[in-house]
Amino acid sequence: MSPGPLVALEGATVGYGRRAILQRVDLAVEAGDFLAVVGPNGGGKTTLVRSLLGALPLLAGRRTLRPGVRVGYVPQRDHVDPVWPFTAGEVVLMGRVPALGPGRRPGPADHEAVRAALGLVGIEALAGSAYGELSGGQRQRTLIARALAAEPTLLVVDEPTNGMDPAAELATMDLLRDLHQGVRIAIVMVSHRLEAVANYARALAFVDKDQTLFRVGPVEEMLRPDGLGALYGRPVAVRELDGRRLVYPINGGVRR
Ligand SMILES: Nc1ncnc2c1ncn2[C@@H]1O[C@H](COP(=O)(O)OP(=O)(O)OP(=O)(O)O)[C@@H](O)[C@H]1O
Repeated sequence: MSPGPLVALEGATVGYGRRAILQRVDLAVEAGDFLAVVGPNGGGKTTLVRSLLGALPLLAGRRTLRPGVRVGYVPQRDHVDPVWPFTAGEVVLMGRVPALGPGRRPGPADHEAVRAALGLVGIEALAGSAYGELSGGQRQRTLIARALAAEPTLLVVDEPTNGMDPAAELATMDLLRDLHQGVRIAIVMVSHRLEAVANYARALAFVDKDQTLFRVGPVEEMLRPDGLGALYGRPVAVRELDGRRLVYPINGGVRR
C-alpha cells in the first residue's frame, strides 16, 4: 500500500478569520515532488503554503501530514531582518533548535549538521561571515541551509528569487534542482514569476484569489494555452529555445 502524500489539503478553504482567500483546494505533495505555486502578488500563494505547513488553521476542509514527515520552511528573504547580529553559521544552527528541545545545548552532531547544510548550499566558506554582510543570493542560501539543518523531508521555499538579477536567480533555481535531485528532498516553492520556475518544477499550482482560481497539475498540462489563459487572462505562449522553456504574453486581446 502506498504511504500516501507527505502533506495534503482536501476540500480546503484557506484564509483569515471569516475571509476566505481560496476555496475548494485539493493539493497533495508526494515524495519526490517539485511543485511551484505561481500567481500574482497578493494572489494567495503565501496563504496557501502557510496553510499547507499547518501554520494557518483551515477555515474548512482537512489537512493531513504523513507521520514522521519533517517540513522545512524558508521564509521570504526580505522578511528576515538583515541586521541580525549573527554569522551565517549561527543562523544555520538556529535550524537545529526545534530538534534540540528546551535547555539542551548544541552538540557535535548539531555542528556537523550545520557544516553539512552549508556544504549542500555551497557556502561552507561563509560560516563565520556576518549574515548582514552577505549578498542577497548568499543570504538566500543561508536561509535554505537553516531549513536543511533540521534534515527535512519536504522543503517549502517562499519567493527565493525575488529581487535577484537573472544570474543569481538561475543559480538559486539550480541549487533547488540539485537539492531535489541529489538530496531527494521534495520541494514546494512560491513564485510570482512563471518563467523562473517553468524549467524546474514538475508540477504547477496556479493561484489567484481575485479570479477565485486554484488549479494544480503536471507542468506540461499547466503550460497549455487554456491553463495559462486562466492565470493571466490573456493569451500566453510557451516556446522552447536551447532546451529551455520561455513563457511570454502574446497579442490577442484581454480575455477577462
Ligand atoms: N495576516 C493576514 N490577515 C489578513 N489578511 C491577510 C493576512 N496576510 C495576508 N492577507 C491577505 O491575503 C491576501 C493574499 O495574500 P498572500 O500574502 O497570500 O499573497 P501572495 O500571493 O503570497 O502575495 P505576494 O506575492 O505579494 O507575497 C491578500 O489580500 C492579503 O492582504
